[in-house]
Amino acid sequence: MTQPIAKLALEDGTVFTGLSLGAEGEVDGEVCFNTSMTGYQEILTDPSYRGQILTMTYTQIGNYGVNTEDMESSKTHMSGFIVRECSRRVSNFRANKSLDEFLKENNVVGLTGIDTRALVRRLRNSGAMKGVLSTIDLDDASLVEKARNSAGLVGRDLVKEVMPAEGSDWSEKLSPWVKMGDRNRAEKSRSELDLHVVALDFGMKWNIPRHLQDMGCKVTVMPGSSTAEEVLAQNPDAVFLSNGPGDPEPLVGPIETIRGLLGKKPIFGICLGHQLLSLACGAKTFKLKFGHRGANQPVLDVTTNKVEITSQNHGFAVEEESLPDCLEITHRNLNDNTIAGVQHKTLPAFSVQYHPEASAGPHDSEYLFERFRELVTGQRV
Ligand SMILES: NC(=O)CC[C@H](N)C(=O)O
Repeated sequence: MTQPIAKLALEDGTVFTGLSLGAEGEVDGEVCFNTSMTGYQEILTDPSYRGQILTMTYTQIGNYGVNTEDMESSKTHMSGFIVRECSRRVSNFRANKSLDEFLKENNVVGLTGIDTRALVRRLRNSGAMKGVLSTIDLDDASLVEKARNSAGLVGRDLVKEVMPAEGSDWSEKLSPWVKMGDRNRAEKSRSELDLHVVALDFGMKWNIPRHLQDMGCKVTVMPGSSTAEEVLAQNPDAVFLSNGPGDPEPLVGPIETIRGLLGKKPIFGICLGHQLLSLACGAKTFKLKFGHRGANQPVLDVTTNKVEITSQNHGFAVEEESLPDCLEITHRNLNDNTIAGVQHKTLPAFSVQYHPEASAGPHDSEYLFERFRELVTGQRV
């Protein structure tokens, strides 16, 4: 069977022609790139990619297939997925399907066989662009027009499309594979759940509550739209603010909620959670030229002067000039010096722009979960 043709058109008029991968159809989204060599399953199921068409810079993707365990949410949320070459042979004892099958099942329109290096150079030089990926309309001019007219990410609330409708009690454990790679890791696990954390879910990656549980937290997951009163009614020891898709500034409800929680409960935020905490404290966010997406982004912890290699996925960041007096910078991205972490000077609240839960990526930043635990236990009367 021959693979159908698929095309990617960018708003700047560039068209890439390749072969269809995964589902057939037509999608639009912001086109961005991720430099991770592995971890495509975790990336595909990270809800923060809602509204985006992602290209992997690594040339061959799919060789270890997809399994039932490495899921970061119940399904794929991104609009489209692009790889230079999708491995035709799957070789891993944990795999139960191929990447192509997984994309078809999840209705993700994919593209393969294009010069992804040329695409990434274009995004790197011009910045992230709106695009359309199609196996239906193969007319270049029509596709470019659709890309130009598509909604893009800025100003849209994408969280409401991915957050859970209702709350739930988290029960899934951290994978034994995580502990196997790190001999000291097993000793850090706590079986007694002696802290209660409410996790506000804006499109949360599952490895975060898995980590929280592993360090002794009973996690109650609540929709990101919950009010401060609803959160406080759970009587938690602390509140966690999750990652999530899109532009943080339109999320006025969650920002209001966080204002209502500040000073009442210790707070820890990751990625979108970091941006929302900063906005709640009075900072502004801005759109990065092409974002940070990969598993080897260097970050300096300015409180310890240690460098950690981190997993990242964000297109917006907190604007340094707008940082209010009540916040101080704790971490910096060493590639472009942008803010990678903040803490409140007087209240128990801190956040990072990157992903200490890794998945996929290095485990250097796992200490932040311990820092959260220490902050919470230190606050407990
Ligand atoms: N992973 C995330 O939480 C991403 C945050 C936000 N959507 C951004 O792109 O900057």
